[in-house]
Amino acid sequence: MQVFTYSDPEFNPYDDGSGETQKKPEIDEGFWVAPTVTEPVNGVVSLPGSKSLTNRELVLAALADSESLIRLPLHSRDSKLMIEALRDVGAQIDEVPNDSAYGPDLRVTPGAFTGGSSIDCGLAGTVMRFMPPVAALASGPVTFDGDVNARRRPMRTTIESLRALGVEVSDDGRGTLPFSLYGTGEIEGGEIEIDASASSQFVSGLLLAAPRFTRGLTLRHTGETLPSMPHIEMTIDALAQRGVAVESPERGVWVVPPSPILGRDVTIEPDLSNAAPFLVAALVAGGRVSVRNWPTETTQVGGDLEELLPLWGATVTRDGDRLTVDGGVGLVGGGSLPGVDLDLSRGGELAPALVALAALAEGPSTITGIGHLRGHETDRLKALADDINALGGRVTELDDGLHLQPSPLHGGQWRTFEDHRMAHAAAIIGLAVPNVELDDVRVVSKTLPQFVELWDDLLGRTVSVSPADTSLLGFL
Ligand SMILES: O=C(O)C1=C[C@@H](OP(=O)(O)O)[C@@H](O)[C@H](O)C1
Ligand SMILES: C=C(OP(=O)(O)O)C(=O)O
Repeated sequence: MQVFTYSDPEFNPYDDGSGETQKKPEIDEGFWVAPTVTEPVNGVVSLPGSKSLTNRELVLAALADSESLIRLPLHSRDSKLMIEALRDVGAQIDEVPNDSAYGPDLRVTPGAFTGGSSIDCGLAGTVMRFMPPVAALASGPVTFDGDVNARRRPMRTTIESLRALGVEVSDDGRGTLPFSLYGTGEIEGGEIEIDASASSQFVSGLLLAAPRFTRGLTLRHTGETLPSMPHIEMTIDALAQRGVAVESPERGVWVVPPSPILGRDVTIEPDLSNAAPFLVAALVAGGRVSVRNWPTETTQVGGDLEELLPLWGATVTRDGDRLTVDGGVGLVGGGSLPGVDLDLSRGGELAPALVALAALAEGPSTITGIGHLRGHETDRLKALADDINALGGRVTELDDGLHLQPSPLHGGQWRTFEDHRMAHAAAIIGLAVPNVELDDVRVVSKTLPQFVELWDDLLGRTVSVSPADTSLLGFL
């Protein structure tokens, strides 16, 4: 079988920077057969920090007027790329020891932004869309590039919005990475229009840097659709916590005043989108799965899982800081999953895990509002349809989503296409379908390097967490 190698050979997903060696799952060149279960699962999972919150706080801390401490940040490929990018333009970022099993806190000391650097975006949408407006504030040129798959992700709106703000950008006209920009040390700002229908990150990237524009920014979205609204609300909330009051006088318009961005001591919530495969496991295997430190209120779209999973029959409860999904007997225990009709435009990030669930359902499902997933880590609509169909599924691509007809699945090869959430989807299907073979599970290092260990522990396959690390996982 063909093995896709991880695109950044320097990056070790099992080195969280804490200096402590973490246990490495038995993965040979990334090949992994997703474990199948015969018994219900019963587990409590502690997840590392949110990618979206970590990378927003890193950017805002670098733009702030004083030092920030970011507690319990995510340590993964995407956050590492953001840290390196911010260091490249002049921020100082130091590790501060803590007692987390998932790596140190981060102290960010803002510095004068200088150019002359070249930023590796990897495959991180947050780096490729948040960093250019930041780098445009530097005095000097900055170039941007990334993985092979990153060079097909939409970037035209970032490039054109910077030009509209008076920043010189040179590119090859394809509207993708690579490109270079030439900052003069300041951006005047004012009013611009953009089409953010391909990604909410175009809006977030501009809003994050806009308080530092001389006149602030009035941003108007002109496209017909706008995906991932909760991620824009997360950006506005993160700015508010740092003293910047963004107003939205009408839907699709945001006004950011010129304003200092305050330094802050902030604790990052666990990544609730990465909670999806673990919580979904209760519906497939049966049993109960809890996630620790679930926030009472959140801007993360993973918070929607509380309302979404009952559509498949789950009972979701909160007990203190835990959110628990009870899947009853589960599919494996003789139950069944209903088909659903779902508009997921708010939470495209949740789509791969929920499509995996829909692929196991006894009724047809239609999941829409996710056409922009074609510009994610891979064309996720095609990847999900192709992979599920290769296992015997009957998935049809729609313009803005997927239609799934019920069909018995069998084992076979599953290509991950460098996409962490394709690995999560395969793991979910593999719970009920023996011999789902992933070409490269190491793609999980993008946002959750410990995925395989946590998955194995939840299923009771291995006890790979040492007694000192009991914060990682406990059984009910
Ligand atoms: O701003 C963010 O942190 C994100 C926004 C969303 O992007 P899109 O709007 O491109 O889907 C989401 O899918 C991505 O995983 C993270
Ligand atoms: C789309 C995603 O990531 P990115 O931040 O690279 O856009 C994702 O994590 O599902």
